[in-house]
Amino acid sequence: MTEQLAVAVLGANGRMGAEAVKAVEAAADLKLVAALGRNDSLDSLVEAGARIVVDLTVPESTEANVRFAVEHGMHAVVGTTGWDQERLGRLEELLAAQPGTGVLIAPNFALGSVLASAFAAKASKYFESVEIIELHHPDKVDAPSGTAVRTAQLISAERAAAGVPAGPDATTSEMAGARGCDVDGVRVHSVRLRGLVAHQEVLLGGPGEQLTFRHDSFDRASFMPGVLLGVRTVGMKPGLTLGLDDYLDLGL
Ligand SMILES: NC(=O)C1=CN([C@@H]2O[C@H](COP(=O)(O)OP(=O)(O)OC[C@H]3O[C@@H](n4cnc5c(N)ncnc54)[C@H](OP(=O)(O)O)[C@@H]3O)[C@@H](O)[C@H]2O)C=CC1
Ligand SMILES: O=C(O)C1=N[C@H](C(=O)O)C[C@H](O)C1
Repeated sequence: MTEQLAVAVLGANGRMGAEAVKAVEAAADLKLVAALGRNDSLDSLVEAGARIVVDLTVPESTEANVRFAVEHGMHAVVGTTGWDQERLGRLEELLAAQPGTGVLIAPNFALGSVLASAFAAKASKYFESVEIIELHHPDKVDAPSGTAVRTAQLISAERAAAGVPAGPDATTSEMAGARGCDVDGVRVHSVRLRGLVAHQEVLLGGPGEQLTFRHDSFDRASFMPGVLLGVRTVGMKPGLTLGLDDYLDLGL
């Protein structure tokens, strides 16, 4: 039997972290060597011999966690939100000094979500209007969701490359927030509702028609195949990878 990959989970007591701990424990090719919560020292990652660190914590702590992992030669698979351009820039600098080390930052590990965002981005250049509605459980601390931000960025890049102008919008009088927030020129609306897990709709509108890409995560089990794919692949992809798209054969 080939050697098991030594994996650590950060945020192990959280909603996602607890699910990831179970998924790693159930995988024959992986060995869970550490499961850390907020008050545990990162030094135990070194003591445990972790090769891959899975970060499912909070936006305030994720950068320091990943920095520690990379500085100690560990690869990182990151699901935590909050990675703005400034943080990504600092991480790229760090990775340049650590050749061979890989970091995957995946705003969404659900394969259906990755596909829906990629397909919506591709289709968006054929429509005048595009807006995103993301819907989540009310315990979520950040808005808009990382997935919505990433989807808006993909859409914006695709439309810019095709020379598509901004969508029509005659609004001249607005109660604050009524039109959502603007992410790279795409309006994003955030719903927080008890009973939901993680859901997103991309609405594309043209004269007389609408195309909707909707994805629903009904259970956090939906994220685990992507987490495991990340864990198994990140060591073979040095540098920074943004989004699980690069680990899939989307053919787009
Ligand atoms: N990429 C994806 O597919 C997905 C990403 N997410 C993202 O993952 C993150 C976690 O989500 P979720 O599990 O719902 O959130 P939770 O609040 O349930 O879990 C976060 C956990 O991180 C712990 N924590 C905080 N700081 C640290 C630290 N420094 N070291 C270790 N653990 C720490 C918290 O501890 P304590 O309880 O003590 O505060 C908590 O248990 C969010 O950013 C969310 O948006 C969520 C779902 C899917
Ligand atoms: O907090 C969550 O729950 C989720 N967070 C991620 C995000 O912000 O996009 C991924 C998924 O939507 C669930």
